[in-house]
Amino acid sequence: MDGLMIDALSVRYGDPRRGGATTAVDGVTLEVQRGEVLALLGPSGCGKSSVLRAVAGLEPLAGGVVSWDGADLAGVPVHHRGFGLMFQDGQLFPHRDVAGNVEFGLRMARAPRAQRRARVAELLDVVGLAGYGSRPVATLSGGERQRVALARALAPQPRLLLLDEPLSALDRALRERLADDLRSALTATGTTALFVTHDHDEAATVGDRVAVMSAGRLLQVAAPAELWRRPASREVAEFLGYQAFVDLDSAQGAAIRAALGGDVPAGARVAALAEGALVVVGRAVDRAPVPGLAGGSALASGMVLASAFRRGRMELAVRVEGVGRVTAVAGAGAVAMPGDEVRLTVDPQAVALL
Ligand SMILES: Nc1ncnc2c1ncn2[C@@H]1O[C@H](COP(=O)(O)OP(=O)(O)OP(=O)(O)O)[C@@H](O)[C@H]1O
Repeated sequence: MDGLMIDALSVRYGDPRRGGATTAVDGVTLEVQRGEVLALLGPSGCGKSSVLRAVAGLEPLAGGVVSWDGADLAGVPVHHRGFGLMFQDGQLFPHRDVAGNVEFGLRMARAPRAQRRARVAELLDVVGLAGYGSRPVATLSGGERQRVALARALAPQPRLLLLDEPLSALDRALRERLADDLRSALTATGTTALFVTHDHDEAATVGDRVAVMSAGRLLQVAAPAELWRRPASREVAEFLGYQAFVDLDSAQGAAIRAALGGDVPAGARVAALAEGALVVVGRAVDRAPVPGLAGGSALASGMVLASAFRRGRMELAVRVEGVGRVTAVAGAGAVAMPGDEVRLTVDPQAVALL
């Protein structure tokens, strides 16, 4: 097998003889093919960093095997694994300029000066900082610092790059842009990477596949589109942000079945609704037909609790009988105020079946 293989990995902290052992990672099996970017996604404390640290050689294994290209890494020290590391706080060398930071690993490897220069220029270009080489790092913004940290981690061409929440210290808009840029930098350099994050959007943006972890265990590994379309369990769906779950045998479930048409696989019992899966088509008192729906009838009705304008669209918190409180979006031309009884239809694209 080419690349990284993590087989039945367990990591424990504390001394069991003193009665205080925590199992942080419990039998995780995972592979990262050469050239692949795998995002490891899960809530805080689920053991993501422990997996990463065990792969890096920073944490002893309580069980299992970590191997590269089929060779067991047990006994191979951190600095002989050929892996790069990047953390939330890029930890740049404050007394070196940007180029001095980026070329650090190449200096350690005694690469000749001309080669170092060329590689630094190439990587600054990859991370969108062409021409920044002589800037003192103290003058950089938080986002620029993380770009430099990324260039520095990529410079020695690590056979595997381990990234632990590299964007989580940045504000939201910057994080979204940097997630795109991180993905481009990793693919442009053909870097094999294991990327740890608690943010599902970030995982889907950066990873070729996403591995979902909870309480030390692996729940599902799939490409982003597949993961969102077919979450393996309610737990995975909840973590991906699905906010309401409807029994397909209930009255509301029957309406959802109808909206999905023939796309309901045998055995599906529950519909998971993403934010915006329910679309407000009008107030209950205005009995206008619903555009695009056979017969023009709405699927459900609910009471608007609150409304807010987010990301360019009107979002309404609606309480729906048998479903609960959901975030619905206002369909074209629909106007609704808190307290209004509204009619709703389903956006099949935002429904997953469990
Ligand atoms: N050095 C340690 N000593 C004792 N317990 C630890 C240690 N490091 C981590 N843990 C515990 O192991 C569990 C997993 O921690 P880990 O840092 O791997 O999770 P995580 O998913 O990366 O979380 P976060 O996103 O908050 O960093 C947690 O319960 C944590 O408290």
